[in-house]
Amino acid sequence: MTWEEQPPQDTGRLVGATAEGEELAAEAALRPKDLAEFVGQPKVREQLDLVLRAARARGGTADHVLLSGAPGLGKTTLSMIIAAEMGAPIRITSGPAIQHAGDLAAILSSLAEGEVLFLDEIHRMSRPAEEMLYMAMEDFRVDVIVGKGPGATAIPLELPPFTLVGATTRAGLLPPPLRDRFGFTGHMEFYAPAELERVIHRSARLLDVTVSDGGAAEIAGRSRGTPRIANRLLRRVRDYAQVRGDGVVTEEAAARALTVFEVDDRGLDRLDRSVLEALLKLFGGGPVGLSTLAVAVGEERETVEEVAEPFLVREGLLARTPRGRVATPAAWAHLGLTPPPGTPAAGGAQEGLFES
Ligand SMILES: Nc1ncnc2c1ncn2[C@@H]1O[C@H](COP(=O)(O)OP(=O)(O)OP(=O)(O)O)[C@@H](O)[C@H]1O
Repeated sequence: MTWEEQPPQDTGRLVGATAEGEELAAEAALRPKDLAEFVGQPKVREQLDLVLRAARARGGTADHVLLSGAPGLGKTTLSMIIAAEMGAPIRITSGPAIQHAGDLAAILSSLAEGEVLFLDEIHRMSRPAEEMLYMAMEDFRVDVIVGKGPGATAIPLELPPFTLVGATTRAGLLPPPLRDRFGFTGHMEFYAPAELERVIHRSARLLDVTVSDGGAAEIAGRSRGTPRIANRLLRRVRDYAQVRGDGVVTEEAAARALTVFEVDDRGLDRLDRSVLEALLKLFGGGPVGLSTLAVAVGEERETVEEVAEPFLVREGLLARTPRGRVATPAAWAHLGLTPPPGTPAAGGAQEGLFES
């Protein structure tokens, strides 16, 4: 994907993985400040700890770091931790904000020595900027082009050593020359429920909310493996407990609150459930084409495909097959329905459909 193409947004959903506007301010208050406070991701944490300790011992700047993983898993937070651990300032920007090489040159030339430059959505940077970045990362130098046409000249500009932290949801989309210039790549995984419970307990302390272990587990189970969603659900459950209870987030309060907000016990919201319900109730579990399914739920094709389906596929509730979308046996079980005899989910006629 290039910087011109906008992916369909999932903002506005309680279980959406992206955040914007006021929520970002609420998130800032909950960010862990150092590696020790950062929950989960044991591999990335250990590897980064080594990279940063070694850089500190050498008295130099840390190697460039690439962080890949789904939105809301803590890439921005980790970049801030890298800066804090190195005792360096941080500058935050994103691929789509850098449309021209000149935009990047302006940022790079104003960096302080050792500064961390966080480039979110690095896969959406423009081509000319990307090429400028290659040289900046490798030689700490950029060529600034002055003038146009045959009279244009390249003026070399020395840069102070800096650490680039690039974040991407899709490491596979990065051109190999860019990927190869990172000294370290950390792959962020979805969080296990027990890790999310720790995130929730930590956030609850910071928000001054009392949460029982059962309450944390109830929220964690509905948070789709994502700390951002866990924190957002915690805030809504806190509201419920405050208005309809005694302010304490118990298991029961969390379950009731999230039923009110239409997030089910597996983290599916209204959109996810309507896609599944249409697939099961209108099309007998499929196979059905994406366009037909989208019309049936009154959504755009892209919304169904890119906003609802990834989580349903990840959860093993829906499969994309060459013949169309198919509900798995787990989808029938989740909605409390029985697959009609002879359907793929009942192990019938079209066996083998899930293997494609
Ligand atoms: N490991 C963690 N421990 C505690 N809180 C976390 C952790 N990871 C993320 N969070 C919290 O989740 C929220 C979102 O994290 P962050 O902004 O770092 O995600 P991101 O991966 O950069 O998302 P995006 O790709 O949308 O920029 C923040 O409030 C942050 O404090």
